[in-house]
Amino acid sequence: MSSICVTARLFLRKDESPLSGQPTLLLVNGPNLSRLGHREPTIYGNETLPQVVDRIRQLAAQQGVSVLDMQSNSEGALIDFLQENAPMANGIILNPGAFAHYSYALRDCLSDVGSYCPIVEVHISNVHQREAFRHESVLAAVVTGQIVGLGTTGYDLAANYLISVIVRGKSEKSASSEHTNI
Ligand SMILES: O=C1C[C@@](O)(C(=O)O)C[C@@H](O)[C@@H]1O
Repeated sequence: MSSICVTARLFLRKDESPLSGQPTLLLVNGPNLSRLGHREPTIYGNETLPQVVDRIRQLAAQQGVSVLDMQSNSEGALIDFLQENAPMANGIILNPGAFAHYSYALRDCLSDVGSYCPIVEVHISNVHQREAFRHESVLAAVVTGQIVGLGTTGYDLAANYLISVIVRGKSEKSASSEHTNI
């Protein structure tokens, strides 16, 4: 039974997400981000996580891209979600919360699933202006890029970057098929 699932996954094309039939971005938030809008608003702002997720979903939908979101306070649940969904995703927006600063397990996971699609690490606050323990991200070396300190707009910027990669990939694919047809 399990070998049937593995085989099916190997043959899934990324632009044929089993969930939506559209290219898909994962929007993943780690510990305490469920409290966005309520937690330390002078640092993280007033926008709630559902508001951020709705905005990113609408932004992506305008380009024919769907968004699969999840938030967890648990390291294992984040890793399980990424392992499960990255193979059919076209990009990952990840705010790892405090796991950025010490989770080698999450780093190993990203190093693995980064072979499927680009990953943008987002931090709402400017971690470099804060306590010393926040200055390092152990994930930095295995993600595609980071957006730090631009508030919740960082999620929009990450989505726009990943969507531009998807759109460029599509136009390169159609240009090369036109070329083949000549
Ligand atoms: O939970 C968070 C949020 C954060 O990732 C941010 O978005 O600024 C920064 C982390 O240091 C902190 O632990």
